[in-house]
Amino acid sequence: MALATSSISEDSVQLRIFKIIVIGDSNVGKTCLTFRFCGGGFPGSSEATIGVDFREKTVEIDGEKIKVQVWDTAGQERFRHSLVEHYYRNVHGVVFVYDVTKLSSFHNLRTWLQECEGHAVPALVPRVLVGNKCDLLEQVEVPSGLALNFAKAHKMVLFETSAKDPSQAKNVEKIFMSLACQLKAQKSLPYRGSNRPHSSNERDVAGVTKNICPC
Ligand SMILES: Nc1nc2c(ncn2[C@@H]2O[C@H](COP(=O)(O)OP(=O)(O)OP(=O)(O)O)[C@@H](O)[C@H]2O)c(=O)[nH]1
Ligand SMILES: [Mg+2]
Repeated sequence: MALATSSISEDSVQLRIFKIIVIGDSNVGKTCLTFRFCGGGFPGSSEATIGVDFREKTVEIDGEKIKVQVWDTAGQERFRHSLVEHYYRNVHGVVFVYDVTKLSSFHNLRTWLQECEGHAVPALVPRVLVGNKCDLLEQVEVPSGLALNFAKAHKMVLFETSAKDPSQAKNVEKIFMSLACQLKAQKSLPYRGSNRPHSSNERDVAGVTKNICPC
């Protein structure tokens, strides 16, 4: 997997950048989820995204600072322009989002999966499935069991959460941190810098990393 990690200096330390894209139907809450993760808040009003918005957050995993770069893409076909190619280039992780109160957004996940496969995203690139707007309890249309089966069939972890409910902020954080931890654990990401920080990852005899990530 060609994981070209670009690096960026932050107080003269080169940080690895993990590029994570967020895709799904319009109005499922992609922008609000990325806002909650990167900024900690819920935007009062959010317009439909045009093209793609970038947000970044530096996180620390096992003593290494990593810059998580979130590409918040447009769900509306007319706002996607020809950028789609760009979203998927050198992507390190994919977050598929649906709205638990809108069954069609769940059924459309197939289309988003096809688009992702169509851009030759390597199978090794970790993916997660997010059911958003769980705060709207009376309006849920997508049963957890259905979502769990779908997630299992596509080797994804399912997160059912709410970008709006502040008590769910930790859960939203876990979505992106679980991807970042998987990426860090993948040996294929070249480590920059000679003094590799102490990693709490153990290697068993086969060299497979047992990731004991703090996530
Ligand atoms: N109740 C509730 N509303 C939410 C939640 N997340 C987002 N919303 C609302 O859903 C609407 C759409 O949210 P966005 O984040 O703009 O949706 P999007 O997926 O980015 O849409 P596009 O940019 O068009 O692709 C807004 O009115 C948000 O306030 C949530 O967790 N709960
Ligand atoms: Mg948006």
